[in-house]
Parts: sequence; C-alpha cells; structure tokens
Amino acid sequence: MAVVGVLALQGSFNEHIAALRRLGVKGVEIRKPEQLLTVNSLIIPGGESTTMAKLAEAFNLFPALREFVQMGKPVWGTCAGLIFLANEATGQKTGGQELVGGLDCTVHRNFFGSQIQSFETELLVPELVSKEGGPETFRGVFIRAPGILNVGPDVQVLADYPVPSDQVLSSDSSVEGKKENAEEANKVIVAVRQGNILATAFHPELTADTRWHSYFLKMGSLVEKEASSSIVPEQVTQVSTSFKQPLQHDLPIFQ
Ligand SMILES: NC(=O)CC[C@H](N)C(=O)O
Repeated sequence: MAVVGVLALQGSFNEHIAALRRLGVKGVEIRKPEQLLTVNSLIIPGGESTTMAKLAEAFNLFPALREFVQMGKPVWGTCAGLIFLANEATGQKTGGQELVGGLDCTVHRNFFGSQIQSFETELLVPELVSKEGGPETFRGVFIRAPGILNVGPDVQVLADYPVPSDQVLSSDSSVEGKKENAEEANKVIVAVRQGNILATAFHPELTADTRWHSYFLKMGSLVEKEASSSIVPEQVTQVSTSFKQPLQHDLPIFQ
C-alpha cells in the first residue's frame, strides 16, 4: 500500500488521512524529524500556523522539513500548510513565525479575515479537471484562509478568486499594491504548484471530493519526469474563477 506522511502536530491531519484512505493510501502521522525519513511525500495540513510553527520548533522539525522540500519530494500544504511553505508571510503575529519556505510567493496569513468570515465557494481549476476529470468546479472551503499576494516566475497558478472589495483586509497596507500577479487587482491567488510543491489556501480534506489528493499522489512521478526532461516548464495557466457570494460559514473544526 502506498504511504504518505501527514504532519500531525495540530489541525486537520485526521481529515487528510481519511481522504487518503478513501483512495486506498495510508497516511502516516509525522511528529518527529526521523519519521520524515520513512515517507516520500508529505502533506502539511490546515490549522493554526503560529501554533503549528511553535510545535514544529519544539520538536526540532524545521531543518528536516526544509531538507525534505529541498530534496524535491512532493509536499502539499493546505491553508496553514501553505503558510508554512511560503518563502514570505505577512500578517503574522508580533514576533513573526518560522517558515519552512521553498515556495516562491508571498502569502497573507489571514487574507480573508477571521473565523466569522470563513466561507465556501465553487472554484474553477482547469489543471485539476484536465488531470482528474469530474465536475467542472471544485468546492473551496476557506477557513480563516490565507491568500497568495504574489508569485515568482516558476510558480504555476492553479486557481484564483475574485475578492469583493469589502472582504479584503483594507486596513492592512501590506495587501495594497501587492496583487500584481493576480489577473486583475481584485483577484487573489488561492492554489499554486511549483515543481514538487502544491499549495492550496482552502481545505480539500473537508470535502468528499478526493481529486486534489489524487492529483497530489500523481505528483511524485510527474516531478521526476519534469526534472529529467529538457522541455521548458509549463507556462502559468490562465485561470478563471466562478464567483459566488461567500456563505457565512463557521466550521467548528479549528479553534
Ligand atoms: N484554516 C487554516 O489553516 C487557517 C490558517 C490561519 N490563517 C493561520 O494563520 O494559521
């Protein structure tokens, strides 16, 4: 049976393990650096990135996590996991927090606001549908979600989201003028891929749709193929995103 590591310090690791199980894959809980040696791919779940970072520091996990990413092994960060993987994060708590890094982007930690501003929406993700088939849209569950403000040239944008102006944290000056990579000023990037790294601002593990997990499972062989080929990397995918008025949503899963 295939095995995937799931960082199990805090947050939605059980939900990822359940989604993997539905695909016939075993999710292994990772809490210690040496456990990373037993897996070839890793999911960093959603939760609360500051708390998760403190725990990762206490368990001395950061050097091993960085090495894992740098070795080119497939890593997928959802929500807080995306924040972990970003090279730069804004909107952090006083004193900042340690990041694993590797993903060439700047992420705003609480771009979509607080728990009460959590919402669900239908996202168009052409890359996912072309590889996995199924319905045209994917249900995006955004819980105190981060947003990706800009990305480097090697980052493939998989999905973005048109943000109503009153939903943006307009009082946060770090957001202003930093959305130049989104197609329009009122869009924020919510899913990306850079080689072995996949990152989503939302929570596929809280839906019954396993296409993101299936996509991630296939990434290992794709990464190897891309690295050994001389073909120019894929251009940034043009994405359009359906807009639906966000639902006020309050999932109790995160504190
Ligand atoms: N659902 C989530 O993972 C929320 C992440 C949260 N914004 C943080 O800073 O950690």
